[in-house]
Amino acid sequence: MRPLGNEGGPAIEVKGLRKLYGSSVALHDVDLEVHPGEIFAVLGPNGAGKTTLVEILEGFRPRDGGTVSVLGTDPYRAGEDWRARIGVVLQTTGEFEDLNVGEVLEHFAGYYPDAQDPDELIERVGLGAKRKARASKLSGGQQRRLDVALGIVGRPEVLFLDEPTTGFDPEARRDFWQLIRDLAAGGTTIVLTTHYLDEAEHLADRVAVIVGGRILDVGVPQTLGGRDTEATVVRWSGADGPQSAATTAPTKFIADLHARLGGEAPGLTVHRPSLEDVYLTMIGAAGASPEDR
Ligand SMILES: Nc1ncnc2c1ncn2[C@@H]1O[C@H](COP(=O)(O)OP(=O)(O)OP(=O)(O)O)[C@@H](O)[C@H]1O
Repeated sequence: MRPLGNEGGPAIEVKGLRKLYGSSVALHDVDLEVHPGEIFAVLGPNGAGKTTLVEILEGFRPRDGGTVSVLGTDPYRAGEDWRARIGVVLQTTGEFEDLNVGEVLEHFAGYYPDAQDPDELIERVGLGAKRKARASKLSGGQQRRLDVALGIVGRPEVLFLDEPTTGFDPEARRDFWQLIRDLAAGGTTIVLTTHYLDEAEHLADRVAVIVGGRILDVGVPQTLGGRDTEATVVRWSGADGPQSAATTAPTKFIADLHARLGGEAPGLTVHRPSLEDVYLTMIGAAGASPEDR
């Protein structure tokens, strides 16, 4: 890895970030830090401000207040050297005219001082069989893989991914998650937006939930929104039909149940709140409308 421009400090630091579109406030005094090598997911309903936030971090949109530093530099005033250290995978796929997959990657590799080998990268993103295929003729999921390859061809120190696995089949998603974990293990800082709660849960070291332009909570997926202290629901079939109980001490509850029943509880299930459960509770409490979730 090349040295970080912000040696020893956070890869990304945002303080009091404010963004207006006309008179409407899209981001209200947002504060956050992302550490080098961290996988950081931004979750939120439609229109929450995720893309606005990420595009400000990428240097594509100006802000109306606050400070933003990515690799020690203000993205909106950054030059080409900084941009070569950043990778971006947008929601929309680029236009590649008549070029095939290999040619597209070779072309983009030429923009970077220390690009990855295009052939190796094609294998890495699972497009080996499509090297000679026209980029414009790829399936939706295959185009997304090409987008990811283009985002990482320059060996970015910070990689931004906007809903990266939309259109992926389940196996492709698992492969992609592994690729992202490998990049993070190699020191790349990853910021991704996603609507898939399982993706955030499997992949992210930390998650920020944003609603109406405000950060509601930031934390590890296992404890976000007090998830680790919320009640667990135990269900079983009793003599009088289905039974359920909410408990913060499920192990003791089940031991007591076993003693009380004198054996196995038929149909026993134990449900801890999932990331999706706490997320929906959080954004519901924040007033997001159901169709936006
Ligand atoms: N260029 C723009 N001009 C005016 N308003 C905008 C513009 N871009 C976004 N907005 C508004 O800002 C708010 C945040 O939009 P943003 O695209 O950042 O949300 P998002 O969380 O990325 O949503 P989604 O999940 O739907 O992609 C929305 O109310 C949106 O209508």
